[in-house]
Amino acid sequence: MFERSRKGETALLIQTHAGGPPEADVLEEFADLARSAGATVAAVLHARIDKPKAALLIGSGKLEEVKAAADATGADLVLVNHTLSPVQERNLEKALGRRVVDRTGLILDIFAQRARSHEGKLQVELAQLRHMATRLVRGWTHLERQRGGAIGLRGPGETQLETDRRLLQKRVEQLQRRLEKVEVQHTQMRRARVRSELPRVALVGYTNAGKSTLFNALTGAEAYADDRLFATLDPTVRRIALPGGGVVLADTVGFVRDLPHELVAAFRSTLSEAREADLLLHVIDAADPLRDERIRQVDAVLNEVGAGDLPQLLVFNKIDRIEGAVPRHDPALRSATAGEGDDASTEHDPLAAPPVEHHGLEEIARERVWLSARDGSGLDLLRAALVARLGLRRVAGTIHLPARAGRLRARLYALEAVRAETHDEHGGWTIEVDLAQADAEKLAAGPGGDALDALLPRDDSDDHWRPDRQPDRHADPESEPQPDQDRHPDPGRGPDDGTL
Ligand SMILES: Nc1nc2c(ncn2[C@@H]2O[C@H](COP(=O)(O)OP(=O)(O)OP(=O)(O)O)[C@@H](O)[C@H]2O)c(=O)[nH]1
Ligand SMILES: [Mg+2]
Repeated sequence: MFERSRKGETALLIQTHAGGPPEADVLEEFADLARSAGATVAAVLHARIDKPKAALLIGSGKLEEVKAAADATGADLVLVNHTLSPVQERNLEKALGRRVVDRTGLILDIFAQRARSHEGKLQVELAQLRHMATRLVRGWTHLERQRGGAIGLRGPGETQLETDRRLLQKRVEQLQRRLEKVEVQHTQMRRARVRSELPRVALVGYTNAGKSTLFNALTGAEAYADDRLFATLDPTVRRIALPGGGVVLADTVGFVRDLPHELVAAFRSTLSEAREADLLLHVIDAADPLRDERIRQVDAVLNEVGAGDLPQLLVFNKIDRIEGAVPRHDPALRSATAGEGDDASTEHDPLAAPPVEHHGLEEIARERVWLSARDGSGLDLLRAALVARLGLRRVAGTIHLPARAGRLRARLYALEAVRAETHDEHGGWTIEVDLAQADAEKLAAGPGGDALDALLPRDDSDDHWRPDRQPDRHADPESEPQPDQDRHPDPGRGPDDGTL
């Protein structure tokens, strides 16, 4: 019922624009979406729309033109890059004698084709049903108005609509219940992972930016990478080892501009990996002439799905496509004049940093790494930036283990942390070690672990590996600060706040 555009179909594209010349990039992306859905683009027609017509969107002259072009090219379906009301869609289908799909329908179709996980499939079906439900409801009220509510005119059509709505509603509720179950399971799994205390990093970015290619380059895995939009839909998660310890890396679905609202919910689920990350790697196609706009669009979607406040590291990928580009690391600039002077001189320079962003009074240029995921150049810079950003540290020094600490010693060997070792006269050891601070902390918390205490920094707050972590994320009642113990007055509180 849902896969409306199937492989091998030819499509006539209608690109609408209001005044001014049509925007080439908007059309190009629409054509990409059509191809990603499996359709072949037979022809493109431009339609200028000053005042959308309620019944058909386009005027009658344009409609004739579209019909002629559709007949001439033998197009199976007509794709309209504009939101269509249910009535418009139906009327256009009737007038053109072919299926008509708008941008939301097209994206939903791609999602339906790509979803692999149980949760992803449920989410997409739910989004499609909701999309359909608004249509049925609106179509129905429309009919009701036409009849003027006259008694005795209640025909079989209306009964059918009511039946459809009831069935639809039932299916929506069933899907919601199933999704809730799946979500509970996932939350439990994520909690278990949170307890494993590895920092979490998620790859996000515009579709086709190269996230999966970078994921593969960093993990040695083979996530599906392809030159089409939404190649990845379900998140893929792998553990990677960095010099300062392990990190959990997640590949996620790509974004597009103006995400249909029916899909934001589906994105929320596929993006739960991103929302719970400690750091987002925002991957950008550096050779894309529209990349600054794309960065803003991705930020907008991140905000919408509740991941707007997470710390980001920008990855400018595909530098092999920019002449003269070399791998580079630009640290974050955080000042009232960050990036000043760059703007005018580097307007069209693909190697230039993106314009500074404004956050309140502060202007921030985010930390950036320039690399090529395809040929691997610059990956070392990214790894180093990750280590620094996540505060992954190593600790080294000499420790003394008593004879009974054989297990701890074995674990140190397993971690390849032992550099040198001598026996002492009581059957114990003096060991020179070098290991990830996170590992040292874990061992120090275990049996006999106090032997490692001397290696660990005293001031926890300075050296913790999650410097950007917000205290209320992964909120766990057990880790809430205990009231009345060690309570400090909150400097942010006003004097008239009587809650202290
Ligand atoms: N020249 C060049 N091409 C790249 C690079 N990285 C990725 N690509 C290509 O860009 C296309 C998209 O790559 P993917 O890794 O699938 O992109 P993605 O961001 O995961 O895309 P979605 O999953 O659709 O959101 C593929 O054809 C890749 O081969 C790069 O560093 N240089
Ligand atoms: Mg991908």
